Amino acid sequence: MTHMDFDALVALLRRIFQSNGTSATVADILARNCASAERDGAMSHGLFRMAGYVATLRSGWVDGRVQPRMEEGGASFLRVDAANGFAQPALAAAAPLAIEKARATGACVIAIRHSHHFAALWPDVEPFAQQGLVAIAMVNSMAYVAPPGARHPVYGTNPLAFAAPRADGRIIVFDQAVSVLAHGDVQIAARDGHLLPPDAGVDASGQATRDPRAVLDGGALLPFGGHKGAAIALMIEIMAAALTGGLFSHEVDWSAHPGAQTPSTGQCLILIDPTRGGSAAGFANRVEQLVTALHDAGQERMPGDRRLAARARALRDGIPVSADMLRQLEGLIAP
Ligand SMILES: NC(=O)C1=CN([C@@H]2O[C@H](COP(=O)(O)OP(=O)(O)OC[C@H]3O[C@@H](n4cnc5c(N)ncnc54)[C@H](OP(=O)(O)O)[C@@H]3O)[C@@H](O)[C@H]2O)C=CC1
Ligand SMILES: O=C(O)C1=NCCCC1
Repeated sequence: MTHMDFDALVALLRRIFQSNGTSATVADILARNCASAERDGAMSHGLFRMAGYVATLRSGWVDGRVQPRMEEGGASFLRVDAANGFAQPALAAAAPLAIEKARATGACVIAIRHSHHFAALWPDVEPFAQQGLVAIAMVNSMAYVAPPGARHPVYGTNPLAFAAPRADGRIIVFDQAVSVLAHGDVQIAARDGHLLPPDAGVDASGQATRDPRAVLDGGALLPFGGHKGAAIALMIEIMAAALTGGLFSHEVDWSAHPGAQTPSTGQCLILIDPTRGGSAAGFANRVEQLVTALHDAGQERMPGDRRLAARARALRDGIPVSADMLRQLEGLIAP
């Protein structure tokens, strides 16, 4: 096991992306995103994903050089055609104008379509909260999740992330898949020989199983909270696909692109300027009062605490990378 400095890890990942055909800008955005996930302990969307990024690039399914196209959608609306590129560069291109619109009008919807999102969502929302805005992000993917009663999966694992400013410049963030666990964690469980939690998935015949391979081989993941999680998955399909102009998770067809691992789907972000609300005490102070009430009631861990603790550890000690992972990463650099 080595411990890598964040910048050194970013440089290695940047090299992998660029040697596999992305522009320098896209390589930098994706490398920072992926290294941040590993640094913050989001293993299902950190270095584990690099082989998939490369497979998707090499299959020709995603365009790593394309420029996202911004379309005026109205005073509080910004449409972005990611043009079959990655989602993060599309969001990076849209963010300055979206922030301007949110401040000018109170809110802004960012509707990104035809985009590939392979990553964790908290990096998509954190920067907005750090600039004083409330941000909600919704992303659909491919059909991995079967709602109660369905015979086959229809929804993606459809993550939902939320970020809001707290007092003293801090923020509160949660970021969660709609499935009991992310598909990436099922793949990691299969790789490492671990069982899934109960109620996480079903096998190809619809029987409950804790075997990750049975879920991956024709089975399905289940939404958290039964029909309640399924309703959130439904909302995310509608917001990330129907609203943006993207594909529904069940419509994705990459049969012409063997090896591709991300879908060309959509993502929707909603930015809100909380100073427009009605709180006399100030929004961030009210959020702080709620967090204090939760702590006083006995909730010790808030969403984001584990991630921030992992980040602090990594900044102090470096990011742990196994010798095997380092070999794999070096093997992904195209000649
Ligand atoms: N791009 C895509 O299509 C997809 C991406 N993903 C990504 O996968 C990642 C993992 O998702 P998922 O497995 O659902 O995430 P987790 O279940 O690990 O965590 C979900 C949220 O709950 C918080 N949390 C976890 N445990 C507790 C606890 N005991 N008390 C309080 N808060 C807690 C986490 O904070 P903390 O981070 O601090 O642990 C996090 O904000 C996400 O980043 C998601 O965006 C998932 C599906 C698809
Ligand atoms: O882990 C997941 O679930 C996913 N992550 C990236 C894209 C597809 C689904």
